[in-house]
Amino acid sequence: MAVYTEVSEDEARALLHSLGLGELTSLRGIEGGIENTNYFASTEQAGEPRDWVLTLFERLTHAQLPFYLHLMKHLAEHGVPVPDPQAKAEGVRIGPGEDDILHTVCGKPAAVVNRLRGKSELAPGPAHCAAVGEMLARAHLAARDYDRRLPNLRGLAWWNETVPVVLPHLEPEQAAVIRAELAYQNHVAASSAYAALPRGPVHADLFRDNVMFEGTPEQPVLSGFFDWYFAGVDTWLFDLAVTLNDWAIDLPTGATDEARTQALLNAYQSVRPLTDAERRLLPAMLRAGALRFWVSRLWDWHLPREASMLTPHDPRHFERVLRQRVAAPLHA
Ligand SMILES: Nc1ncnc2c1ncn2[C@@H]1O[C@H](COP(=O)(O)OP(=O)(O)OP(=O)(O)O)[C@@H](O)[C@H]1O
Ligand SMILES: N[C@@H](CCO)C(=O)O
Repeated sequence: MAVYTEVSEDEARALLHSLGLGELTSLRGIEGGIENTNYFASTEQAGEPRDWVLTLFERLTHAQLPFYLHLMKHLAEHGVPVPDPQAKAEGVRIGPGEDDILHTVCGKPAAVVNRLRGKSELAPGPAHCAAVGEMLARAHLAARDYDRRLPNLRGLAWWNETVPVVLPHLEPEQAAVIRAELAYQNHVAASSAYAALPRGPVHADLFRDNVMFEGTPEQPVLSGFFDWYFAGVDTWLFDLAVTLNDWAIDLPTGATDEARTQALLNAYQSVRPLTDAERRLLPAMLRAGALRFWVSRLWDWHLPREASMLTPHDPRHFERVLRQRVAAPLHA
């Protein structure tokens, strides 16, 4: 369930009106998702039916949200299919902590975005991976001139802080693996090859459940990337590695799927070829991407947030992925 805060039809109607999105025709809480309160809302605008998603942010604050929402707006304006946060109509008062696309509903920060069409593909084939790779490269290029800055809050500094917190919950052999990997990643991050990697705003959590497709299984059409709330400035290669680690992995074993890997990498490179430094560091960043989610899943598993309704994901999956990435490095 993902309606933590009940929004009445009157409140939703007033908000959609203030955004110039027409008359509310239906409002329905969304069951999926674990972080925020989400509703599907439909309106009639100039005689046409329109579909929206209303999100009330349960954890992120008014101060934190502008980076994410304006990044989505920037990408949407540059033709990348992402949910486009809707702005207040002219003359509507901007309340405390708000801006034109960040609103307040029931005392919580809120946004309204267009509803993406289609559905997630949880068992992707090479064609899905190619569509994701191409769009990821387009998103990286389109975000180059985005001017707000926020580091990846789940980057190296956070791993260094969090690994010691989860260590007491690991078996000695696992603790040795995670310690060695953290030392390796600190070493990589200090290298000149790493400093040469191109970087910019990245999604940093582009898993199968954050992409929508229309079309057929043979000819999927990517309709959008969503859930940008782990975005931040990091290397493009790290984002590509996180994406490969979910889309091109055999979930039961954590092993690399060759066909999906090649499809994703080739499509990415058809838009933005990797630099020499990126080709060299791909194996290291695939390990970094696996470490990032092993650590966050261990943290969620062993130290659940108070009153959290979050169902923790299995940390052992990313432990397996990391071990595979170390044992069988993938070269571009
Ligand atoms: N713009 C959108 N268009 C269509 N569907 C959406 C959109 N945003 C969210 N959804 C639907 O709502 C569901 C929940 O959204 P989301 O995954 O962002 O939840 P959350 O609680 O905000 O985050 P988390 O993924 O961390 O649980 C998604 O699985 C998707 O089905
Ligand atoms: N994609 C993350 C969850 C946070 O969005 C994971 O699978 O651990």
